[in-house]
Amino acid sequence: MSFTGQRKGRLIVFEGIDGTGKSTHIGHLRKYLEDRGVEVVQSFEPTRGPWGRMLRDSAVTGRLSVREEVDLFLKDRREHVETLIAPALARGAWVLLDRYYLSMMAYQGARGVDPASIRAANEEFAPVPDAVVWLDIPVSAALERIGSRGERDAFETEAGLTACRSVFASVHEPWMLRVDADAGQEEVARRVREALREFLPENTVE
Ligand SMILES: Nc1ncnc2c1ncn2[C@@H]1O[C@H](COP(=O)(O)OP(=O)(O)O)[C@@H](O)[C@H]1O
Ligand SMILES: Cc1cn([C@H]2C[C@H](O)[C@@H](COP(=O)(O)OP(=O)(O)O)O2)c(=O)[nH]c1=O
Repeated sequence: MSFTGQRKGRLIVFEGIDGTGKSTHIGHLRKYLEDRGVEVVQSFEPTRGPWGRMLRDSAVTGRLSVREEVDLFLKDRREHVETLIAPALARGAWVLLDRYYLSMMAYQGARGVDPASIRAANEEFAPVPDAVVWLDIPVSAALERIGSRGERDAFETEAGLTACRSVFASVHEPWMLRVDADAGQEEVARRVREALREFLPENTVE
């Protein structure tokens, strides 16, 4: 998989259903890169901007209609691209995202919106990732981890997460890197670095 080259920075996205370890492993990769002198900008979606906050609130107060979710996630992502992602990439930073438009394909796709049309709408303004690390574990294992983390929210139903996982599995692109995340944290962190080997500073994967 050759790196595009036109871009000074790198856009690395972590995806997967809730509880698969995205936040955990973004942290491991960020430290790994910063220890090697790489400028890292870490962010997540939905953001803490006005649209993102409305979406986060709905996870607790009850989900919005799928049209409202599509509208708000697109607004949140446009603002995120304009104010954070594009400037950081132009500066040559590595942007590590905890979720991006692949989650929209999965979660709003699970509610009946065609994932291909979601992808097309996003790629009109959102840069295609250089790599997506898809952390994959069985839904049952994810639900166990979510359970140990606290209350499930409105996005975290077994049927919904199963449908989401199948959308992630349907994305066949060279930059879509499936990582079996059903192992200990250190082993999963190594698998993530192995999957990103072609991007990481030369010969630095232990
Ligand atoms: N490899 C792992 N094995 C067991 N538990 C893990 C692993 N990675 C993360 N966890 C735990 O699972 C829970 C969800 O991790 P988190 O990084 O918040 O997932 P996500 O951001 O994908 O929802 C947390 O309690 C975390 O400590
Ligand atoms: C980015 C994105 C997230 N989501 C969902 C997935 C999550 O269940 C929910 C909240 O994101 P999440 O990463 O779970 O936030 P937190 O870790 O703080 O709970 O938003 C969508 O439905 N569409 C999207 O485009």
